[in-house]
Amino acid sequence: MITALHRPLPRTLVLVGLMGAGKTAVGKRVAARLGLGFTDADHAIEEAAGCSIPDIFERYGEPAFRDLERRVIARLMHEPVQVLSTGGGAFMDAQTRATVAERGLSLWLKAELEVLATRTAKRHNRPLLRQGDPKAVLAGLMERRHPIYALADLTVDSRDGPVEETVERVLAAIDARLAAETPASETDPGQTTPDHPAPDPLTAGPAAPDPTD
Ligand SMILES: Nc1ncnc2c1ncn2[C@@H]1O[C@H](COP(=O)(O)OP(=O)(O)O)[C@@H](O)[C@H]1O
Ligand SMILES: O=C(O)C1=C[C@@H](OP(=O)(O)O)[C@@H](O)[C@H](O)C1
Ligand SMILES: [Mg+2]
Repeated sequence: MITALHRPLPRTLVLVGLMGAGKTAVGKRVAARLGLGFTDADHAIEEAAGCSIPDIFERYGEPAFRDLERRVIARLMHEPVQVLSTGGGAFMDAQTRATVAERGLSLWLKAELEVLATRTAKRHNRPLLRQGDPKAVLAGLMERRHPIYALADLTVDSRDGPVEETVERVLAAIDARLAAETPASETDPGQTTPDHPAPDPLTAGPAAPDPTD
């Protein structure tokens, strides 16, 4: 069991992957293990919109949801280091990928179709899975999205079995990555600059436009 990382997580951990991969469940537990804050982007989007994800899709349509999703994630990526679980479509947005590449450490939770279908069948809060046979929808998304998820910094299998086992694999993957990354202070002892410079006050903040407008 991983009890401590080689060094503190220097950037926000961003979990990506298909619906049912376990981003929300695993992210929450990884954050607790690391003593970090946790945000589920979908939850933040619901708060910003004042209604549920299915309601956003129904009332305003998917493009409006994606727009809000992009802006909410941009804002969250300017918060202190935390664990951020995204919704399955978030990483498909080029702007979001650029922000995450610049300010975060991305991790693809990868699961097989059967596993995703079984896990997502338990709840009916995912509008995309109501647009046809859920397994066929997931198979189509898998084909389109897997090449993009593969751009993430790290990939971890989310297999059938206890959630804690996936959590352990995630922690091991992060730790191996951090151990391999040479801290800036070791290459340049005089350097005091953090991994990410403070945002330019003229352009940064408030980090993103008000997601409720
Ligand atoms: N080994 C596992 N790893 C991750 N999640 C799992 C695992 N086994 C079961 N689950 C369950 O799968 C369900 C879907 O996970 P969720 O976190 O909502 O996925 P996502 O946010 O990626 O759509 C949750 O109820 C979670 O507890
Ligand atoms: O894959 C997607 O496009 C979506 C995934 C959902 O989140 P989860 O991946 O957490 O289920 C949620 O953001 C929305 O229903 C759309
Ligand atoms: Mg989720």
